[in-house]
Amino acid sequence: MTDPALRGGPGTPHTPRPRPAPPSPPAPLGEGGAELAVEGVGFGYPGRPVLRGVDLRIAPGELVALVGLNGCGKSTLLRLAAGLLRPSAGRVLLGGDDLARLPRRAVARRVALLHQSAPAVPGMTVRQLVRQGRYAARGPLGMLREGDDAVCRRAMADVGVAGWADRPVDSLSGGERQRVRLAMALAQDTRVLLLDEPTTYLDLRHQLEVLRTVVRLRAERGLTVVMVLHDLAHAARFAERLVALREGRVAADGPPAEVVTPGLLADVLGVAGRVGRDPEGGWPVCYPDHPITLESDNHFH
Ligand SMILES: Nc1ncnc2c1ncn2[C@@H]1O[C@H](COP(=O)(O)OP(=O)(O)OP(=O)(O)O)[C@@H](O)[C@H]1O
Repeated sequence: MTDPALRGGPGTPHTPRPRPAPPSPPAPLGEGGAELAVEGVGFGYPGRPVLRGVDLRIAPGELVALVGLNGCGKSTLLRLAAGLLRPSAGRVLLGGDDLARLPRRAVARRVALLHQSAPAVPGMTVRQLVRQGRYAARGPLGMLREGDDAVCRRAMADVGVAGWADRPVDSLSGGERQRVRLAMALAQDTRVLLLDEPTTYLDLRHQLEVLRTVVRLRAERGLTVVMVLHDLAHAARFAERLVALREGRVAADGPPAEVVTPGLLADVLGVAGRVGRDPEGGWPVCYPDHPITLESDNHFH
């Protein structure tokens, strides 16, 4: 039987509307109102070109899923958007401001990145780790300001980890730790949230909880969210826009209902399969069949 939470139809007790209407947009930002703009961005690690001519304009309050094969450049793109890497070509704009010209702390007050993985400092408690999310907001002496504790408590409550505040992070399971790291990103209290595989390590129930939390926070607080997801079913259901990368370029960009096609599965994700529609929610549902060889497989590493 299908889990009612997955069906998401009207009338089921645990099914908030899958894609709430976008919140009313905050004050216009930058050129064309984009909250985050990636313009002609190229980037490579030494001896390894990764991104080429990437253009993306993300409006305030948008919820975007970024998909693509392992190694196609998704995490690299998020790191560039968070100002942790500098593009070798093009530029990244945050609310119209070139990231290259903003001090690190100013960027961290405006954009938070949930990394794919980060080692826990031995003995550090959940509360201490989440407080690290406030580093950019701290005063000149590095002291937490009034209100910082409330922001941290709210972030922990948002992802249901408040009860573990005094537990050492290294005593938590992988999935529990993932939610704590999400709380740390939320504690930055930024308008833009970049989530690199936020559902990694989580069981299905917690995957749905986290994704619903993201949808809710975006609706309540007008957050702009870009999240890397490997689960195309979740990407198609929870995001209103799907961006697919192939070999460091944008291969598809649009509403899931338009973008998720057998062609996308084959050309971008290397899987032969069919695409249907959820009978109740209407979002695309994939039926992957078998992996296929891509042209790029010939020159894979
Ligand atoms: N620090 C680094 N130094 C050198 N090469 C790197 C570094 N980080 C990533 N790469 C390489 O850059 C390419 C893109 O990596 P990236 O992590 O952006 O991919 P991804 O799409 O996020 O992959 P995945 O789905 O596996 O997380 C890969 O070929 C990877 O091996």
